[in-house]
Amino acid sequence: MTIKLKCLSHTPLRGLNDPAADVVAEVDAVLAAARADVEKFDPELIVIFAPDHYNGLFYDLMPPFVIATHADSVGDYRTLSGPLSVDREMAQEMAGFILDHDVDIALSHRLQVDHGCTQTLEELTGSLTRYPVVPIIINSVAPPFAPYRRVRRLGEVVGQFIATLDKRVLIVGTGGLSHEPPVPLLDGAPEAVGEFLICGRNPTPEARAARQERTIAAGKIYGTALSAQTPLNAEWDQAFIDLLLSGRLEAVDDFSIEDISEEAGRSTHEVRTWVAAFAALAAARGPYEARRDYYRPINEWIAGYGVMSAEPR
Ligand SMILES: O=C(O)/C=C/c1cccc(O)c1O
Ligand SMILES: [Fe+2]
Repeated sequence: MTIKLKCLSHTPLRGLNDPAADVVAEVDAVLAAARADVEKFDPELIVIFAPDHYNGLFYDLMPPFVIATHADSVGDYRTLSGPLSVDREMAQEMAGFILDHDVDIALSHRLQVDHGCTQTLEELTGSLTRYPVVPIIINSVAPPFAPYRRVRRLGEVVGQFIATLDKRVLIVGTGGLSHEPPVPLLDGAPEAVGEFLICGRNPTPEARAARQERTIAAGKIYGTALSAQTPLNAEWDQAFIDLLLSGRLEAVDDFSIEDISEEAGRSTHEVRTWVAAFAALAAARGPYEARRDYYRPINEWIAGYGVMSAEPR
């Protein structure tokens, strides 16, 4: 088994509310290099850890972790819609292995996924179907969350499973870094918003368009005095990247969910996908060599935007 890891921020505002042209070009170049790397590696399986943003998962039944044997992209913002090429048997086997190793995970035989999963898949592979994939969704947006130590443990068990495969496996984490788009909270929400958060699947095209307009409008003022959202925190982002570079993943066990929300924004918890991805790599093959491919706080995209790669040492 050979393994590579890619962790990337995602942002549905890419192409909809862009920063200066030189920044867009810089990110385009970083993503092109990442895609070329993946092409060269030619994975036989992609395991992607991703969040959902109230498109597939709602409070009518909100699992901390879910593994999909079938996944359809809702095609929100500018992302591709349609089915992903999920390796059904592999996903089912992996779910059994995870449960057997004392980590609880939900199973979905028909999951809707959003830009949180599909944007990165498309950026890294050019489509939703190029390689067999197993999507693992980590709740990072809808509190309460499983603690970071459980996310690390989930990653470890997935890594142990990957170690049993005779395949080239690409492990992907998508989301973060620091950021806070205008995603509503159930606690204290007006009735209509609460109803949406509990069972808002398959919104009308008008409702989806209104949501997207709200995000674009938020991006236009993010990081200014006009925005009520917690701003990007480049210092927090760099410390998190340094932690992953150091390989001291146990340090995340001390992460406080409340402190992170306050210091770096509520959606920063999407970095849970990076924690799981790095823990999987470390558990599968031991010490790793990681690099920071890119980092820049980009207000227009509501993203502490980072890209990291790693492989076994
Ligand atoms: O939930 C949404 O509609 C918007 C999400 C968003 C915005 C900016 C950065 C991200 O990582 C997002 O997921
Ligand atoms: Fe996100």
